[in-house]
Amino acid sequence: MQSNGHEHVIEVTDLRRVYGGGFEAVRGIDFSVRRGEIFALLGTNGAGKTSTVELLEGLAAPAGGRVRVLGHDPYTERAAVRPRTGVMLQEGGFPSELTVAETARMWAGCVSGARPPAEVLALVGLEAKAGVRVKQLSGGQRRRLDLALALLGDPEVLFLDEPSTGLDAEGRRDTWELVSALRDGGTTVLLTTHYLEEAENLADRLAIMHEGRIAATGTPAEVTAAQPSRITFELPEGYFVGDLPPLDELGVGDHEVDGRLVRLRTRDLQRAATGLLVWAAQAGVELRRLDVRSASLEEAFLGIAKEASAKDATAGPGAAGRASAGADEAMTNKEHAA
Ligand SMILES: Nc1ncnc2c1ncn2[C@@H]1O[C@H](COP(=O)(O)OP(=O)(O)OP(=O)(O)O)[C@@H](O)[C@H]1O
Repeated sequence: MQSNGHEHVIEVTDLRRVYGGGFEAVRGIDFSVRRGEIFALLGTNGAGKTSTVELLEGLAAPAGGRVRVLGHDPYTERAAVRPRTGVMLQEGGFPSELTVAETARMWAGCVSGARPPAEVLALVGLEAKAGVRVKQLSGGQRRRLDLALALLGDPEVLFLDEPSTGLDAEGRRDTWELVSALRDGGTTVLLTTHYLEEAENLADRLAIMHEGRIAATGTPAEVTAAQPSRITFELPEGYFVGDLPPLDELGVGDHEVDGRLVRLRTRDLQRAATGLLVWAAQAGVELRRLDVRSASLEEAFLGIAKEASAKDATAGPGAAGRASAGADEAMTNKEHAA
């Protein structure tokens, strides 16, 4: 569990998940999460994020590979892992006739050493809704109730499946603050998200999944640094691209010309920008609409998804078809809650 001085509380090795019918949703992934960090699993729709998180939560047995949470197998050693983890599923499935406070009390009854329900409701900003029936809550308020219930056992490891889906901008910010505060208090958080901004703001490290595999992993800065930066500008009147310094000498990988607008892509932003600006200064011309920027996580994400699809297409139907044998049987959310 120790590597480079870090304690890994989640370790995933060559993990596979296959559904009934032979569909391989998770195709051999590896990652680890250190104690006290927020790790985000990002991915396109159907990439395999939820399928992976469910294996970490011990809701199903892997078709292959290995998962360890706090040093235990979460499926076969559920009793050792479950009391130390908190789980916020995508669909909570609460009885809708109960009030918020009744729901929290009922849930607390299932958790050994639960925190006072009022305390967790206050943490997620639902104290004013304690007497309201669950069916009268908005979608965002239900997500907050989901989170409150996941916090009842004061977990060491928190699994959050799309924690801010359905929240408005303010609710999302509040959730980020709360999750950051939990991390600062020592909780390890693994979350899935569609929101790149969420991963950029919150995650210490992340993995981008695509069609059952991890296409990129690292800190948000490492993942974006691996993608080319962009320089855009308008060619000065009377100049052509051929008048610029040789683009390969500027470290420009490729370029596009759209009317007078030029877009350069480079993995060496400083060299390209300096070369271009020195050229403009020496030529005595102004580069209108000049825009110099590093790749955002969104660009990295789109680039990685595109690259991964292209690789699958060239690898042929065997690679793209995600069928295999040995399907698992996952517990339903209700079984999990019991
Ligand atoms: N019970 C199931 N039986 C068969 N296939 C399933 C089952 N659950 C999920 N899948 C398939 O497995 C793949 C991965 O699904 P999963 O829900 O893990 O993706 P995800 O990355 O969480 O997607 P999203 O972002 O849309 O929630 C999808 O193609 C999905 O259709």
